[in-house]
Amino acid sequence: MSDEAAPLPVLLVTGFLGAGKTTLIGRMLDDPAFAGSALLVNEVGEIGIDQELLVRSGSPPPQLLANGCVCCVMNDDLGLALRDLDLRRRDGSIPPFARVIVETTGVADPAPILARFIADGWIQRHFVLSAVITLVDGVLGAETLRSQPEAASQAAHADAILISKADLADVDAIDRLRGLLSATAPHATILVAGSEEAAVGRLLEPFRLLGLRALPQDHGRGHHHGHAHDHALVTTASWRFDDVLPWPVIAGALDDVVTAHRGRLMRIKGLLRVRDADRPVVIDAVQDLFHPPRLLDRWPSDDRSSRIVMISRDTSSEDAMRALRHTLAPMN
Ligand SMILES: Nc1nc2c(ncn2[C@@H]2O[C@H](COP(=O)(O)OP(=O)(O)OP(=O)(O)O)[C@@H](O)[C@H]2O)c(=O)[nH]1
Repeated sequence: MSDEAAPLPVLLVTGFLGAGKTTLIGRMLDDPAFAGSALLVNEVGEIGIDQELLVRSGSPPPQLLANGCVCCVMNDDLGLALRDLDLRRRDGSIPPFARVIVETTGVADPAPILARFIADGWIQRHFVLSAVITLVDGVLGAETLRSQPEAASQAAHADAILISKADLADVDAIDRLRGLLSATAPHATILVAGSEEAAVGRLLEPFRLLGLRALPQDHGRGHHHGHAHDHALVTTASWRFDDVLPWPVIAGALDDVVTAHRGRLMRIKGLLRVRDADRPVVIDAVQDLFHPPRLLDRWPSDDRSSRIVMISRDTSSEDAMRALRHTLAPMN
């Protein structure tokens, strides 16, 4: 790409912890219209899991931004990663790509990220933020919008809001949530998704348009309201281990830990190697809601050790991880 070439569109996918960002991006990448998307995944924990779930042939390997949240003023990982992508695209060390998809952490306030796209002259010449897509959990979203300032900012800055997990919520609750969101983000397109595959194509249609067409930079977005979160209050605990344990043992220990820390853990995610299973198991808890474990088709990379990440506002994630290790570690 020469310097005069049109800036490449960037899609910013945001949404509170566990709202369904990785799930949506996975579906986008499986849609031929999104082939050739470069992916930057920002995670709060020092061990990344999402980028492992988003490996696709034909697209550059997802790049993990693990150095803290890119919305922090002092963190220029996003700027550096965009420069690196541009460089590697020019020297041919990664396949060409037509757009960049950025998955923010669940506790990211998009406002400072949007500001950076305007303030950084190099980014302005090479990339254009074409849309902010915000995932809102259909079950937990209303309460999360009220109690978590980052979630409210994510909705306020959205061009499109996707209410996920409609299959797990009742219709009236989804209607109320939709009403709340239209008041928070009157300019945003609001869509509702369940898990049915049939709906995916329809849901992706507006995203596809947004991804291919660069919108003016101040398109309908809320104004900068200041930085809506305090990372000092977000604690993550990560554990990587090579012991291969039976599923019932792991599930039982996780259940005990979640019960003991009810109401305090915001997120648990893990990629696990389990005895007698030749494929990896993905576990996800969002607040107190445990999603069914999922078997992946294959290991996404050569790294076959188990990884668990817990996230909380207080030190519960550290306490819970200590308890989990105490139960599982002596079983090697
Ligand atoms: N039933 C149902 N489950 C969903 C839906 N969308 C996402 N999930 C599940 O919700 C859990 C969390 O989804 P993710 O896509 O990992 O959420 P995320 O926003 O990327 O999570 P973080 O990166 O940790 O903030 C997973 O178990 C998903 O399978 C949906 O529409 N319906």
